[in-house]
Amino acid sequence: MAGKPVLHYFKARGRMECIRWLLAAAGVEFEEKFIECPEDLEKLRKDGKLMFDQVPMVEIDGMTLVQTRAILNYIATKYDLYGKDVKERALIDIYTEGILDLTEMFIQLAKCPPDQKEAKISMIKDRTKNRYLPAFEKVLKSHGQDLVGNRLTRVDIHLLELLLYIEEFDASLLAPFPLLKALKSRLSSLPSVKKFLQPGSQRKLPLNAKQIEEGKKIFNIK
Ligand SMILES: N[C@@H](CCC(=O)N[C@@H](CS)C(=O)NCC(=O)O)C(=O)O
Repeated sequence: MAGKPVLHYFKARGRMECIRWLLAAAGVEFEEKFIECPEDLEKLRKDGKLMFDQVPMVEIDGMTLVQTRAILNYIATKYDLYGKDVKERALIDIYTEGILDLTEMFIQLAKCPPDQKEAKISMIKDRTKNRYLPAFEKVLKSHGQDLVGNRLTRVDIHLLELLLYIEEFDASLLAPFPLLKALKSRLSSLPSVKKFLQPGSQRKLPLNAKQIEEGKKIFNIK
């Protein structure tokens, strides 16, 4: 029997967190090997495991996977969270890309120089309130409780993760979106998700400036 997937990343959310979320929601146990110093990174490089010299990297089913989207696609396909046909998959891809675009803005906020922070925060609030959340509320209004098809898919999980980040950032942003709030409560009570939401799970704290500085030092990025 194949062992647990092994996730290689910093001890931080960053680009690995959506992968942790998807595995956890699918009920898959995983191990983590944190890159905590340049030597940890060097070892992975020497073993030829970082194709583009970047992480996230996941060892799963005898393969070494890199590129966040490729890793998510593999996990979603393997655990049947990627829709029932090519049309559902197209919708899932569209919604996923929108979610990843907004998630990336939160990642970039943590990297933002202090003098640009205020402008970035106001841009994120504007995009959240006026672009992304209305779009997903509209999907739920016209479609029903799951975003695509009539069962759970990866995109429900990606959206839940994003809604929790938004709530952490400014809970008032969620107020005008009752269907999204209902989705958040419903998914949060799924047993696998509930377990991941508990303190002490492999879920990570928000990315902060210190973690980014440490990551840059490890990669020797100026
Ligand atoms: N397109 C890649 C981007 C990965 C990426 O930029 N990873 C960062 C850490 S979050 C990294 O490894 N940076 C070091 C570098 O690019 O040299 C993905 O989605 O996985």
